[in-house]
Amino acid sequence: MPSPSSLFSAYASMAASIMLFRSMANDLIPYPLRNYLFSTLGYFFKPRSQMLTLVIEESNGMARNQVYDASEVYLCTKISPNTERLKISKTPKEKNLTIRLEKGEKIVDFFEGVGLKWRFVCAEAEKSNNPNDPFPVRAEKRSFELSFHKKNKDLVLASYVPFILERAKAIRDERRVLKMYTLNMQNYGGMMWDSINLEHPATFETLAMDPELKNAVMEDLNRFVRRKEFYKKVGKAWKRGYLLYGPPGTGKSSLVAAMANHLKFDVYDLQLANIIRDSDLRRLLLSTGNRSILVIEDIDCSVDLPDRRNPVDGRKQPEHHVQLTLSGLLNFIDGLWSSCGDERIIIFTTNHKDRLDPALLRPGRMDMHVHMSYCNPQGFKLLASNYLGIHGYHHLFGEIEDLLKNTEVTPAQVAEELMKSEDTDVALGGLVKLLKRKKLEGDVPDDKDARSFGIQEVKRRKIEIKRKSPRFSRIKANRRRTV
Ligand SMILES: Nc1ncnc2c1ncn2[C@@H]1O[C@H](COP(=O)(O)OP(=O)(O)OP(=O)(O)O)[C@@H](O)[C@H]1O
Ligand SMILES: [Mg+2]
Repeated sequence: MPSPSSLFSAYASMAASIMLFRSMANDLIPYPLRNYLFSTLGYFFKPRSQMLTLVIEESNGMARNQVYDASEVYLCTKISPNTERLKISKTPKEKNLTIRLEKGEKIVDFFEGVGLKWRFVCAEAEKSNNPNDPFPVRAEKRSFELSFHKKNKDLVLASYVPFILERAKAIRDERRVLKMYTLNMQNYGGMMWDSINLEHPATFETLAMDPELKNAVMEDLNRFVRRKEFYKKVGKAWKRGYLLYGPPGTGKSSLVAAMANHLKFDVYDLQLANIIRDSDLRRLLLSTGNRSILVIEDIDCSVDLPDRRNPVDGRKQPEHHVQLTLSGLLNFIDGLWSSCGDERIIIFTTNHKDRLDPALLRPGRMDMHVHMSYCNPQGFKLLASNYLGIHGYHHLFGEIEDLLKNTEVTPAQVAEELMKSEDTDVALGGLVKLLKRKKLEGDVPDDKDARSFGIQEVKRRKIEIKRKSPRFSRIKANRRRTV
């Protein structure tokens, strides 16, 4: 073991040699070279940090930095109780408050077991000399710093950043205020889209329809929005068409709203009856936005759309009389409209599929035909759970389900009955009465039969059925009792 005095003398001689070396170096090596040598040696001997920091600036020269915007949205969902200062704001059109970090605030996040430290940095920026700079007089230069262990660099760049971009898109979609556009006649006679917030509460969860069909529609929509690259590859416009058909009150308009809420797409309600010329139609269609649903309700009766090339009466009609044509509409939808935008959905609704022009039903025209039908027992249970909060059993369920099996009642009629009272017995009792009444009517031949049987015969049969009904027997018995 060396003695303290020998250690001290070794240290003293080493220090003296270093001093000597330094003064020789100072005398012999020119200053710039010496500086370079020392900084290089310093670089090799400096303790290395194990951390890597990514700087995510707000703008990338001309354009905004998408990673910055996404990080801002994403980090708002990661605010911890340790955060001390936040900024909040809300514009009149926004539904929710926007929350942002304040200068210097830090956030810790974990991704696949890896710890990631975020810091929000605001620095004074020099005024830009570039006249094209989109932020020439911004006082602050904002950025996020993301620090993590160097060994996780690949994970962060290949997985974490894409994950943030995706999450931010989903969060933005969730917050997005949907718009409903309708036509508005201008003073000069032209047409314009007018928008209001779409606040229709219908969703796929609240919609009473065949579960398999519901799933098929949802799957179809999800596949459609997922397949941007596929549409590009096969050279098809990124659009999809749906034909919703069924009796009034079966939920066609509700399904449109559910689709819009599901996809977070705006809705353009095109009332064809208000449009006179193809040129107006073209202008209106071209001014619709991406990620939108174009709806043409009641296509069979909204307007009599003659086909210019195949007029109904066989004669070619003068152009100024027939300016809006079905072929004009369909060609435009198939052609220019769908190819000039992305993520377009078009929906036609009708009560009478059989009355539609064959051009609309041609294979490939509408990608999916959705039949909205009368309420069945499953649909009823969903409505009872939505409207009355009954999730399990009720003593009237059996009777209602039996009646529904052979009665044609629309979900709208069922919903109306269920809304009449908060008392479940009263509301369901009302529905039983409605179903029994409907059943009686249903047992009577319809109008078509009336024509072939003769009105008198139909009336006779109606009375006969009424007489046989339990309600009629009860009334008769009561009468007898009172007489
Ligand atoms: N399938 C359904 N599920 C849940 N609620 C429904 C359904 N169908 C109808 N309703 C209720 O009835 C109301 C009217 O329905 P909706 O306007 O969607 O019917 P529609 O098929 O578009 O009728 P129309 O052919 O007359 O336009 C809705 O607001 C909703 O409350
Ligand atoms: Mg409707």
